Amino acid sequence: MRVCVIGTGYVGLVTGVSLSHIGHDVICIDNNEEKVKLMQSGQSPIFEPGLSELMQSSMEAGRLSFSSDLAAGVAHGDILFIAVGTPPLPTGESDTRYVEAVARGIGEHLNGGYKVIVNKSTVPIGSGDWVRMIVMDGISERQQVPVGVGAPAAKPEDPMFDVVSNPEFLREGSAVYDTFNPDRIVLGGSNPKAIAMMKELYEPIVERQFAEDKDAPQVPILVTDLSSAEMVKYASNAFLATKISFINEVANICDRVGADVVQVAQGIGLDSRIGSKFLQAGIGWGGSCFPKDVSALLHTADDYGYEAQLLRATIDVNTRQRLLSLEKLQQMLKILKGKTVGLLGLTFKPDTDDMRDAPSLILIEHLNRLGAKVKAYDPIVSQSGMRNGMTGVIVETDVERLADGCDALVLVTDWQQFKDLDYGKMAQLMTTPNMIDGRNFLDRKTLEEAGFTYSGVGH
Ligand SMILES: NC(=O)C1=CN([C@@H]2O[C@H](COP(=O)(O)OP(=O)(O)OC[C@H]3O[C@@H](n4cnc5c(N)ncnc54)[C@H](O)[C@@H]3O)[C@@H](O)[C@H]2O)C=CC1
Ligand SMILES: O=C(O)[C@H]1O[C@H](OP(=O)(O)OP(=O)(O)OC[C@H]2O[C@@H](n3ccc(=O)[nH]c3=O)[C@H](O)[C@@H]2O)[C@H](O)[C@@H](O)[C@@H]1O
Repeated sequence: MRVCVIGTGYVGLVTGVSLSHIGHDVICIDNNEEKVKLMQSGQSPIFEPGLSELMQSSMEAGRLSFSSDLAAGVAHGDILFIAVGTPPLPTGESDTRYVEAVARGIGEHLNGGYKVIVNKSTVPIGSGDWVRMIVMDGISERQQVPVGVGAPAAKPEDPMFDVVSNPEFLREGSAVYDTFNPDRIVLGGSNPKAIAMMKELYEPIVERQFAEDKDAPQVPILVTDLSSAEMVKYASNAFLATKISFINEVANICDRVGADVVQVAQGIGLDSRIGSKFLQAGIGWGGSCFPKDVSALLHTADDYGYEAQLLRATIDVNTRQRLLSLEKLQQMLKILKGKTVGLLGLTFKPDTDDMRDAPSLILIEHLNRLGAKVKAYDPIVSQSGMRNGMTGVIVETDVERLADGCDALVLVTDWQQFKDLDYGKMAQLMTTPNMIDGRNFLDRKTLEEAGFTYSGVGH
């Protein structure tokens, strides 16, 4: 099928690349010219395992191209994905201006046959209908006639387009895997023609043709109304964030009573009604989506006069959790002024270069405020131009330089390679070998044998 994906952030690029990989003819549009040039040269603007290889092979096969020409994209695609960002406004609500600009642009260029416009971006409940209206506005602006006065799209029995909500559930760092091995595909919309086209688009994925386990049962497709599909996305992220806040709360109680949250999480996770995933206690959740999506859902509830107390608690527990390592540093080192703290990891999770709302940022800010010197090593940030963009922290190029002269290390991101560092050597280079393991990721015994004083999170 002919597909156009508008917006090439994590979601747009992964969607475009994966749809071309399964045989569709895809054009990806972005209004950032520099990014488009980079992608046209075969380079991925983001670090995501496996993505560059798929991108290059699809380009070579002539099934994937990049452009900043929205008109060309709209003309090309029978299915048009909106995958631009919906960042948070200071109020917590979602900033939908990029979605609006794209929807208007689609309307202005819509011509020819029937199209399905897909909301892939995470958008506030009700946005499907709103996007439909904006597209109609765009059409009427181009035709310079008010919608409903002779505009072809106004005839409900013969629509020029339909809007479908198709929320994205991929995780950064495993985005390619998640796309080919999804737990479900959610399609919100009312026109069976649009839903049928979406089902055809995803058929190879539903049939597990590109899955790790090709014999796994078909991927379930859930068809809902527009608003329910939009709510599925927010509710999923809010549930996962709540699950983490819950285990973090349990970890803090474990710390006080002398229980071990890692064993506790194992014990509760074995209950199939609870499940073992997303029970890793630590220094809080971050990233480009959990914080903004939980806040946006809270804001939506508030708009409708409902006080979402559990969502509020989920955020509050996380805000406090992000400062846990600071409290632990104060307990260990007492006065932080003049001390040197080294951070192992900067990104909000491993296998990504994404720094959006990373717990490290808030820690750096507070350590600076308290007069500590902050150094960091991150496998991606340290090796890229990103290191020059960081403020309030000296980004070292290797772990030994990081350890040198530190009064304590804090493991912020559970990068796999941090498992097997030469901790004995690092301890010798430190002023005082203290380790706060913010992800309960390291082996206490190994660290203690290496000379460290070790402190986990409820562990
Ligand atoms: N990052 C993630 O892991 C996930 C994100 N989402 C949702 O997907 C959406 C996109 O997120 P990201 O990919 O992280 O976004 P992003 O912020 O990384 O990228 C957005 C892209 O859209 C482009 N763009 C903005 N306005 C445009 C316009 N008028 N025309 C063409 N391109 C335009 C930007 O240049 C940028 O390349 C958001 O709503 C997010 O909540 C959903 C699931 C996972
Ligand atoms: O809407 C989105 O953008 C995406 O948000 C999350 O994906 P992502 O933010 O990439 O990363 P996660 O693996 O969910 O981790 C989020 C944060 O929670 C933390 N986390 C995760 C799991 C856990 O057990 N404990 C924990 O503290 C991570 O360290 C990280 O800071 C969801 O998992 C995806 O399904 C969703 O599509």
